[in-house]
Amino acid sequence: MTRKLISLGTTQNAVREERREQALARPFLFVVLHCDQPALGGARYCLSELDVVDIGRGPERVASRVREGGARRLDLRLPDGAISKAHARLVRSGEGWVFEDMGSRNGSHVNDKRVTKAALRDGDFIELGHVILRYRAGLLSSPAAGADLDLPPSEVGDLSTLVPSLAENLYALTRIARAHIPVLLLGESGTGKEVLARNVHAHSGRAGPLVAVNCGALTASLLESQLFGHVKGAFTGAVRDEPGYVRRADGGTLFLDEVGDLPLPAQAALLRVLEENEVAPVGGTNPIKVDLRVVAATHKPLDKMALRGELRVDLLARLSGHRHTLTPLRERLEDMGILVRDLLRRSKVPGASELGFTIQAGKWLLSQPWSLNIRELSQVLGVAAVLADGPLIERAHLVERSLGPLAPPSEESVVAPEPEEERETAPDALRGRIVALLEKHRGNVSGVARDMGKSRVQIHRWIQRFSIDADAYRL
Ligand SMILES: Nc1ncnc2c1ncn2[C@@H]1O[C@H](COP(=O)(O)OP(=O)(O)OP(=O)(O)O)[C@@H](O)[C@H]1O
Repeated sequence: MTRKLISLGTTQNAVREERREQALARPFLFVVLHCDQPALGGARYCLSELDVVDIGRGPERVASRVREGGARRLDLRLPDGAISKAHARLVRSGEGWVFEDMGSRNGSHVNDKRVTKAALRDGDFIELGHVILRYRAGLLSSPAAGADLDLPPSEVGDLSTLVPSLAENLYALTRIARAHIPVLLLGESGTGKEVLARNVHAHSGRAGPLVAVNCGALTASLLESQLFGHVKGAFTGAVRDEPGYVRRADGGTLFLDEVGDLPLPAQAALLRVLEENEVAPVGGTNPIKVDLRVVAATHKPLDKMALRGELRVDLLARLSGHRHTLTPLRERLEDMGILVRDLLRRSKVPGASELGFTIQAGKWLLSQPWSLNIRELSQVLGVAAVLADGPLIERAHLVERSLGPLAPPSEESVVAPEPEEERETAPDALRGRIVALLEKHRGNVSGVARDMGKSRVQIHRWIQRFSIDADAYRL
């Protein structure tokens, strides 16, 4: 991680320099996905200091900037047998860019349409051979963080991104990680908040462990004992001393996952610990000092919850030392290639890391709403890796999983609004009922829907809202 960020030119001094400069919107060309060789990762090229980009076949992905007769040219070579030696060209035209096919053998497509020439618009996907590129007309970045970047497989990790503004935010987070400042991670379900929390801990240099607390699972009756521990004999069943989450995280990081689900009594108890840095185990006589670093995460709108009185304002203030918002996958499609590469590499399916995609499968990946974000992508790829019966994942192997809000409405997704009684059911009770039925039906959503007399879409909606991992109940 550090190595990659340093390669962006962000040393301490450079960062100070950058801050002084105004972040500007700059045009970029991204190599998003080598469909048949996703292991090649991706790359980005800043177009702001260029007049022409020539794209053609080469033995490996290499970009060189040259100046010819006053024109500033980027020569981009891509290792793909279906790309011609001189395949296509991007030419600056006023503030914008125009795409031209150079008489290539296999032709070029922009947004799925075969073209010989096309004025590019922000977000256009360009398909050359098996490679999908993307043009972005203006992404905010400081000059150093927006420099060209090639992310080969060896450099791809949890925190890798080709999007300049995301890289800058992540770099800020890794520096914050080393300080004692509490970190609040916000973002939709499945965007990688827990992954990031673990990275914050890893970068913190703190010797103690990371202890994760699922705040939604804290039970009112056992709250104090779960958080602060108890001494032997404190209550029936307390057969030995237990340190509790907070003391276990002493010297390390306390990760409060789903902090938006923290019951009010737990909020008060936790606030005391954060203010006083000591805990009193149940049944104990003396408070015990703790050295904590707190990282909290949620997909819920904490500020609104605080306004509604569902979250203590003083606790929110304590947790919000540094806020980092994770970007939904649909807003960082430029990273599809590096994410896919990373997820296939980590997959437990034998041979998954060697798999590629047909161009149709690659285009499908880039056309989905991904409302459940990287988690959904990971699940889709996991199934596809099993179904693939050759070196390439085909479109038919990619099975849509979520019924996300951005998905085109299907007959089943047109559901009636929640009836009044449903909205008034205590969320905890509703969540508990769904979890119990998922257990009963071993993760089968249709079974849950039948028992509750609801549509499957409604159950999926609740599963999403309550961040229930339905897969965990499947056998
Ligand atoms: N940058 C990444 N690269 C590869 N895999 C990732 C990345 N970020 C997240 N994942 C994977 O996506 C899945 C979801 O990640 P994670 O649990 O961290 O999300 P989350 O935002 O905490 O979700 P929730 O809000 O539902 O708890 C996990 O399987 C994780 O391994």
